[in-house]
Amino acid sequence: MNEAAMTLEGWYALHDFRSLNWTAWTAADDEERAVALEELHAFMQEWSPVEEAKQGSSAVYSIIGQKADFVMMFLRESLEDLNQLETAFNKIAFAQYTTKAYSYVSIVELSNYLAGGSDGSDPMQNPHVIARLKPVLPQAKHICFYPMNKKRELADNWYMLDMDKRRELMASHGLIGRGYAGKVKQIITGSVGFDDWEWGVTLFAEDPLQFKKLVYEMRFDEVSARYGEFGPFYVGNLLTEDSFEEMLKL
Ligand code: VOV
Repeated sequence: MNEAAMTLEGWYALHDFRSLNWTAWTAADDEERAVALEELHAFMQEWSPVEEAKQGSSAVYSIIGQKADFVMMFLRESLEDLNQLETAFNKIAFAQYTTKAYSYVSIVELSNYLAGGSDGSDPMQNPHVIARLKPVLPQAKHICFYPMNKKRELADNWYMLDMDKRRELMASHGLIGRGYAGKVKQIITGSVGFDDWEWGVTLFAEDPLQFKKLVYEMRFDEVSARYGEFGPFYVGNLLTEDSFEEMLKL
């Protein structure tokens, strides 16, 4: 049997995509809309104390195109916490004006491909590792999310490659990624056993064109060119409480 990569896990992740029911929203009267917005604000205001207590991080982005209208991305300590958030949202009045579009359940993951030899120290005591496993979402202007797999076809089976080969391929992947330092921040979440694909890729950038540049450049890299399989892409713009309300204004 081949050697599995060692992985470290951090916060659990829920990407909760919703669409707006504009027919219901425009048909509601001013008071009903005011109550819905008030409850939406109250829901969002619960996020910052969680972040200050270092128990999670949250963000909301509008989604361009017809796949969804917005996504709430939550990082939390447990699946129970994520479930509670999802249910709490469903209970607020604003949720009645939304429909479920897509969701993705995963966990922030780091693999040991490029970690170097173990010096015997516990990586979970390393503040750099912890900062990557429990990241504060950057509130960058744009988000790009897509799920992906590594292929398991006869000729191109990632899981049949030996560790050294996978390490070599991941080194090339990392090198391309490093060229985008300061332009794109990536959060890789593992979802084997949790959702329909093997990883969620969440990218953040101030300039959305950098998503296209990075993903395109990686398409030519062997890990992606030969072994990558990709799901639907979602791209969006940062929403604050104010800009969310602005988006909903009639
Ligand atoms: C923004 C840039 C960027 C950078 C710097 C970067 C670096 C790295 C490093 C160093 C490592 C390995 C160690 C670890 O950290 O886990 C990874 C790991 C991974 N990546 Fe990556 N990646 C980036 C970006 C980046 C993108 C854009 C994609 C999507 C691929 C594409 O073609 O659309 C991706 C995917 C992944 C995945 C699925 C994994 C896990 C693979 C596995 O088999 O376990 N990644 N990645």
